[in-house]
Amino acid sequence: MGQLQSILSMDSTFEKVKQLREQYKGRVVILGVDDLDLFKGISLKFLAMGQLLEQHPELQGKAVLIQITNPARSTGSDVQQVEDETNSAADEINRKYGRSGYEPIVYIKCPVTLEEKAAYFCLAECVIVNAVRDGLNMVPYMYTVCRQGGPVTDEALGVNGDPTPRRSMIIVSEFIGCSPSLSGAIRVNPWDVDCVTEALNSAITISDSEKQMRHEKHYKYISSHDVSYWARSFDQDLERACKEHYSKRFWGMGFGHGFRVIALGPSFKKLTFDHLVSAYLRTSNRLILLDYDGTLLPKASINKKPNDQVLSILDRLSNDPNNIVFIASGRGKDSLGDWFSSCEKLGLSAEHGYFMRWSKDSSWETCGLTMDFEWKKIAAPVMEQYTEATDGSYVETKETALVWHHQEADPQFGSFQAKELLDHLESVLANEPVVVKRGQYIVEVKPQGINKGIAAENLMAAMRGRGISPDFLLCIGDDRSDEDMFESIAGLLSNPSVPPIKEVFACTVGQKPSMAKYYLEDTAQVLMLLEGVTAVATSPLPKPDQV
Ligand SMILES: O=P(O)(O)OC[C@H]1O[C@H](O[C@H]2O[C@H](CO)[C@@H](O)[C@H](O)[C@H]2O)[C@H](O)[C@@H](O)[C@@H]1O
Repeated sequence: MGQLQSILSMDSTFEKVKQLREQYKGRVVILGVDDLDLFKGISLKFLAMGQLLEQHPELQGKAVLIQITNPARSTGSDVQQVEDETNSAADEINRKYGRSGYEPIVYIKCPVTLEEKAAYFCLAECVIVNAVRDGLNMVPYMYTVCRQGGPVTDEALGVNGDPTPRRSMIIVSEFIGCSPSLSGAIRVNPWDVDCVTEALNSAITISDSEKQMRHEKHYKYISSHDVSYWARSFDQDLERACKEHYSKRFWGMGFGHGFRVIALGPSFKKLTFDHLVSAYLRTSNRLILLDYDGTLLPKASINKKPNDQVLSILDRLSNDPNNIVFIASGRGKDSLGDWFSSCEKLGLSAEHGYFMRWSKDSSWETCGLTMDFEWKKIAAPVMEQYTEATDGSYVETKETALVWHHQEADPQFGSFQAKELLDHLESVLANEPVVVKRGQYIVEVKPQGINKGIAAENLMAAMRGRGISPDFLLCIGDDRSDEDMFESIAGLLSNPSVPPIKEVFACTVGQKPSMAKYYLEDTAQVLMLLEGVTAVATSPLPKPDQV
């Protein structure tokens, strides 16, 4: 920013701004500054400019798109093709809408110095970055700084001493890095030429006060988030990440783009059969909480119903009079009730604990909170919008929650959209009594005060209310919603006012950072362990292989 500001005070910049001001007097200048490559969407931009002039004849003779294109950084037939395509798009529009003294697209292909670019930025009413893919892209930031200007450029533009706030307009592709940071920009899908055309028209016709407001927002952000800000915040993140560096173990996980290094606490260990069973056999008031998806059911299963092995294990476990066994799931009560109907003594906690029943014979109870579901009217249309834009995604409506699923969408695009949807929902639902959470391939909106952790605490309190004080707790889950259970359990263990539980096993599925102390690798290991426990409990010998 400092470098740009010093350029803005140079004599050569002054001269260039003055010259451009004269040259484009009476015109509305829209500016593009891009490298020449496949991804910058320059010809799409030209098409939109042509369409703008077609749809708004009043802008013919007035609107000018100045496109500065830095020379290509590579050679090859693809680059040549892009060059030919952009040239002919510009020629055609200029032929159709140009006239003597007016060229709607001024296509500058020779090298342009930073001083000259700064002068173009100072002059332009709007900058457009229409790339179909890009990194951060600094053009909008440079443009904003130049439009803020300084005494030299103000004089060149003839606005020195003018107290009117500065104004600028940015049209930015939603596919580039700087897009989320420019809250006042008009965001476009560069492939959607109609939408880019509309954006150009809005950028020109929007009121001056609106342009000033957007400019002020951008300038405030850009001037406070400079290189030293980013360096400081990166340094702080690094320090935070490295704080417990020496006490952690590091693992490389995944392949290709999915590769990541994870740091695990020193006490995070595999749950062994021997350890669990010896505690199991020493206790007699056991509470067992099992998540369903990703814990008893493999993530990739097509058939979501529990298989015979799962039902048999749960039936045996829950028939032990010393056990209280609960499925703690985010799923709805009707499917859980239906799927586990053969396990008569099994307890079910559905929709993250909003609904609960102790056994097949008991009726469903709700958590007792009075709920208002008006927020669904806000969340549903937003989710529908993302469903429309994301092939393979869909919305699930539960009694208390709405869930956007993207497991069947393109993996990269799906998670990109999920992240955006999460931000979007968080902002539109900021004043509603809900939380927006991500899970495995889902974004879920559910009521505040409902989560599996609270459900687990309520369950333990209810047990104590029935005169049963658990001396063994096994809790297994794989997902973020299960972390709430692990967190509650950790909280209970450190709370002196809660009677201590002798044996506690909080266990996540898959090695990953977790509030759980133990892990098992996958659902197969979970089932093997539970199968082993039920076998030992009924007949201590022979002992199954160690998991
Ligand atoms: O608490 P859980 O038992 O782990 O349940 C959490 C969610 O389960 C369901 O979603 C899961 O299955 C979907 C396919 O049926 C899959 O697309 C998704 O990725 C899984 O998370 C259920 O549909 C959700 O409502 C639950 O919250």
